[in-house]
Amino acid sequence: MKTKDSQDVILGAQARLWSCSFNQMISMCLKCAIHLRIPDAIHKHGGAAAVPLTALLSTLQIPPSKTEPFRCIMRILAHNAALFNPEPKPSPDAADDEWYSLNASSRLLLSPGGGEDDDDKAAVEVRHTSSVLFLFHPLMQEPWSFLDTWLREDGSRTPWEIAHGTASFWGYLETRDPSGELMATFYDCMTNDSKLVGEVLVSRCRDMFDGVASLVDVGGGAGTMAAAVAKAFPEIKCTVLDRPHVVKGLQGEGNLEFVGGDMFLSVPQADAVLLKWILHDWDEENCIKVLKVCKEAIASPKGKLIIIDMVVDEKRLGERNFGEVQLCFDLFMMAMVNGKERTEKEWKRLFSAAGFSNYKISTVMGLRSVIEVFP
Ligand SMILES: C[S@@+](CC[C@H](N)C(=O)[O-])C[C@H]1O[C@@H](n2cnc3c(N)ncnc32)[C@H](O)[C@@H]1O
Ligand SMILES: O=c1cc(-c2ccc(O)cc2)oc2c(O)c(O)ccc12
Repeated sequence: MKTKDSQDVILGAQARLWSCSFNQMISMCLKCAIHLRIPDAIHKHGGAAAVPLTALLSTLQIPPSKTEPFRCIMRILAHNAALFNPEPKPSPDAADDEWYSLNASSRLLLSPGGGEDDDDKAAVEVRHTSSVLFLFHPLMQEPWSFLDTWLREDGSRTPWEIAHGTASFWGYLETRDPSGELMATFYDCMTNDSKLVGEVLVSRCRDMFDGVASLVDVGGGAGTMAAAVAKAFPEIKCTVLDRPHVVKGLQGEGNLEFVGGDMFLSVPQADAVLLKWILHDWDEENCIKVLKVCKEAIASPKGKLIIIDMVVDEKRLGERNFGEVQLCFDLFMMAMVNGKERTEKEWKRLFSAAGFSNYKISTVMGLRSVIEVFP
């Protein structure tokens, strides 16, 4: 017979395993909330104020037979996913016991034009719905069934390649996505993210652009980052370099232009070279190749690279919404594109191998950092 203490340890351990196994259920509740547009329903009824469960049932036209499952999903979304705030009843005689309001995360899931920036019309509208849904795309989900196959196999094939045949993620977007559906969804994610990151960069990092007359955004996709810089600094000539099939049909205007090419071969000359979410796609050897090409492109001795990527903080690995997410991004990059997230020590090694002399990390971007790297 086990002691009471060791029974408690085992019961706790069993609960932990259930908690881990149920994580997927929490993300499915998130997907359901997006499909049902629960954030819009809360916003429509309450704005910033709390809304009773019965109002949501009626707005969302949930049949009475599904009241209990809906209540259960709302509780999971509020308590496990921290997506809605559970609120106290506004008065003791209110008919409903359960009230919910939006929080900063669920506001990112409002439909375009709804809510968030009601009181600040000048603010960039940031939405995250399509970025969440992209991760639930069946093509993005399949690789996760192959983690054990991946680990047993010698070589560099990614779970993405195991799941979808030989084409890399980038090759798939270029040649095996005939409708362009995956590519459009992917660039929608990148655009959503760059709206927020672009605003942060030009407002919090203004001094990084002192003395910069030209900038090239390498792997700049649809040009959202470069457009933010071009708008904030009309005197800076901004160029977006990406693969020809990505920039095909994209038209620059004013101080913004698009160029098709290959960053492994050549990058247009500029005072500043921006690399947002590029180097985490590649292994050391490829990163050093890109960094060397970028170094050649820096036109002036006072020029620099501006890298926006994660700097994994080993001391914060267990921290909810920080280290925990950085670890997941690390695995995500390995699984999809054979990339990785790097610690400061790993970044330093890359910069030195590519011939750069110095760097400065600014932690002004949440999970990501802005790293200035000097020739
Ligand atoms: C993760 S996305 C980042 C896009 C953009 N920088 C952002 O953060 O929104 C990586 C980008 O690198 C581009 N890319 C991949 N290989 C490239 C190459 N050889 N030359 C130029 N761009 C490339 C992809 O097409 C894609 O747009
Ligand atoms: O395949 C991806 C997906 C993402 C991604 C999706 C949704 C988000 O909310 C954030 C990021 O990011 C990627 C990325 O940065 C990359 O370099 C390659 C692939 C992907």
